[in-house]
Amino acid sequence: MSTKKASLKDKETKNGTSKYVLERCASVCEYFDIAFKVMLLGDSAVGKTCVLVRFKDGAFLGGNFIATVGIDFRNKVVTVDNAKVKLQIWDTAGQERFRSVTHAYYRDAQALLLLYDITSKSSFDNIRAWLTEIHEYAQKDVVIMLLGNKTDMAGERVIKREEGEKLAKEYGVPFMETSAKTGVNVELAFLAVAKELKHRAAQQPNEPKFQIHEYIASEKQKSGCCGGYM
Ligand SMILES: Nc1nc2c(ncn2[C@@H]2O[C@H](COP(=O)(O)OP(=O)(O)OP(=O)(O)O)[C@@H](O)[C@H]2O)c(=O)[nH]1
Repeated sequence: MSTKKASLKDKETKNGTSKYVLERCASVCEYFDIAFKVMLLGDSAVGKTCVLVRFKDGAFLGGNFIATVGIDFRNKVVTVDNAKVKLQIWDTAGQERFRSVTHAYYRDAQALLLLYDITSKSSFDNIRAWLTEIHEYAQKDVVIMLLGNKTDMAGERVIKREEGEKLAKEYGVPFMETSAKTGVNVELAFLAVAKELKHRAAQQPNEPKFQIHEYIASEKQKSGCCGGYM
């Protein structure tokens, strides 16, 4: 048997099904109570794919930058208040030439994570244009969160945290700073969105409305960490 054949065989189970297929199936078929569609938006190279990979696999995609072509998605099931919440996360291409493709997907999204890169002024300046597009194409009650990514690159920072906070406040959306490289605040951002979506879905009128800001602040207090967002 050639080395190539042997390595392929290693990846098969006894009944011949590839482990890769089983793993993919397990991730698609994982049990969940409720599912939501979340989209990642923002200029090219702000780190959308890396943030998604960090959340999904706990890893950082370093090395050469390969721009997303069109749109891609990954699923992750998280637990919110004892319920299994499946997030179907759509990673869009930030490049202008794919904009018409991504517009078509806005309508179905229940939440949008809008990213800029704290080392790129243009990516921050373009946030207003992204918000205009969102208001044009997305659902009226879509959950929006603004993320300033790449906080690990402190030496190259050109956008102060306060500037991100101010812009977020102006548009009435929550804000966090993240790093796909170190993982800081990545899971917290997705969990906050999942919790808000689940809360909205439950629509229990007698319960006080879940506030995404309060959730993030309380989680941060629990972990004893004080930097990086809000
Ligand atoms: N230091 C650092 N680099 C990052 C971080 N996030 C992403 N990068 C790098 O930034 C580059 C772009 O990251 P991507 O995740 O591919 O960017 P994107 O927003 O998906 O880009 P498009 O697919 O073109 O829309 C890559 O070289 C990443 O390794 C981060 O948090 N810190």
